[in-house]
Amino acid sequence: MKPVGIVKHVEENDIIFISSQKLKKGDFVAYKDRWVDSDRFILCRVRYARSLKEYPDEFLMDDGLDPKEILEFSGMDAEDYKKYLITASIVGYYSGSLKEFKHPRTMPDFGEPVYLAGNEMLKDISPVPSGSQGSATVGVVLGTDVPVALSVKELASQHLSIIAATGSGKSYTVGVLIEELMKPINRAAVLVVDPHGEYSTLSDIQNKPEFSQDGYRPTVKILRKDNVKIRVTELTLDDYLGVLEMTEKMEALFIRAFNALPDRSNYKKVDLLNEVRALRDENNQSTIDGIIWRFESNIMNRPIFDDFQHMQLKEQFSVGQLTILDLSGLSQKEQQLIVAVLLRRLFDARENTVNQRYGEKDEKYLPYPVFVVLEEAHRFAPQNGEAKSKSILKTILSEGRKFGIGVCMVSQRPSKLDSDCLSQCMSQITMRIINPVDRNQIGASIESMSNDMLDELPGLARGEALVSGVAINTPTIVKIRERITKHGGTSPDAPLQWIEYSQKNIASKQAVMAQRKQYRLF
Ligand SMILES: Nc1ncnc2c1ncn2[C@@H]1O[C@H](COP(=O)(O)OP(=O)(O)OP(=O)(O)O)[C@@H](O)[C@H]1O
Repeated sequence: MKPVGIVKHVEENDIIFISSQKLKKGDFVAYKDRWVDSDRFILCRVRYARSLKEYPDEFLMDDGLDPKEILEFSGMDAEDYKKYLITASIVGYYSGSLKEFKHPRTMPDFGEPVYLAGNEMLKDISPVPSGSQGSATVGVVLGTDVPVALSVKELASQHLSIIAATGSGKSYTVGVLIEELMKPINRAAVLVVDPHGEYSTLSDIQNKPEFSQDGYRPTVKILRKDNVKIRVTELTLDDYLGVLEMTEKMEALFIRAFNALPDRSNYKKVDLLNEVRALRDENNQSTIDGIIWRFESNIMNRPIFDDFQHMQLKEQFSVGQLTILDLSGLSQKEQQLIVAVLLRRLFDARENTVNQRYGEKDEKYLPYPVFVVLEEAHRFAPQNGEAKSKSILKTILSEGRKFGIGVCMVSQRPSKLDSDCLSQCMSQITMRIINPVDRNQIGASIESMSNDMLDELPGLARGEALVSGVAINTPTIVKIRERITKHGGTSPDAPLQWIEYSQKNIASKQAVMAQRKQYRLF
């Protein structure tokens, strides 16, 4: 192996070396730990590179002259100015027994050669072999063809965040991850909360040969707003208060009506309405009318609230099934309420199944782990303000691990996403983020995100992601792989559509004119 540079000095956890190659942030290099084991390479990650030797100021005074030409003219050696001082932080050596990178106890001597990390070394970045059971191969180490396979076990138990500025490839990456989860090597039970209805193209998963093997073939179920049902008995008093948006006086009366229900696990919408009516007296006529009006327009006449039906958990969560909960067309409040009820029921089912309180015959028995992808997560757990879904989401993020509920929070506005929720996601796929407020929130919420890593975020290209956390052995910039299924979130090509529309208009006008001309001729 040919060296790419030579160590100049070392500092805390960094090696600083001189190289004639301009390495990029995030590239991997290595030196030999010959003091302990001459065959052992220590992996390092490039933090930054700068020119070693500066041009004399006089060479730069006239912007009409090329300093390189002045250099040649002065008889100086141009090669001296093509060297770089590169700082790289030490990742460590891979311990096969511990299955992680360990920090070496010695730093390299000055003058030690530094090499480009080879494919053999880079494969240790993945905690599981690509294509093996429990792996999710989301792409390759940037600038190489070495696959990056994440540990699905860690993703599904310790949660994941996918954060990116709009248009950086966030939903494309979610699609790649879901494809990996639905492959025969994982056969996951996945539900995507899809507020914009952009994931339905994933239904192709059912027909592509990459996803079928030995009798296994995943199913994709799309639930649209007409199929979404919440049985009223699933609503808490707090849910009602959130939906009805009443005055204090109305709330006090409504709480009395709700508490007066003889059996809160078995009642109909009209029963609750009758309890409200029963409280009418000569002093509260208009307040009762106000409650009734709100109840009729927000609960009685809304098809999602039903007297008998609710979405069966086993229909939404099944092994080898991707359920797309398409909430487009519903208000934000309704979306939050649906997610709150769904997550409450899911937590109850998993907690009581794991603790053996629900058995096979129980309707709520759910005997396998599940993975929930929450698009637009800031809607469901906002940093400021209320959302019905926020508290159960917090419970699941902190306790879901014990009960096999994995959550993937997807957002383009991390500064609007609850920082506690974000900090509970132990793996991160972070794509281009330019907004400094968003970057600060990521830095404040994700303990393992160093300043160097934050600085890399604005420079990432579309489809490139910094992957970090427990599902990977060391933070790595990954080029996300191409989708197997079609991507559904493509932006419309406005000029193309305008031109097509205009050409159609012109053609039909010309046809009318030609017809008129023909009539005139006869
Ligand atoms: N890894 C990739 N390989 C190839 N194309 C990609 C990749 N990632 C993203 N793209 C393309 O970039 C475009 C934007 O990606 P995507 O729709 O995922 O962005 P987004 O971050 O989800 O944006 P928004 O927040 O607006 O939904 C898409 O047209 C997609 O085809």
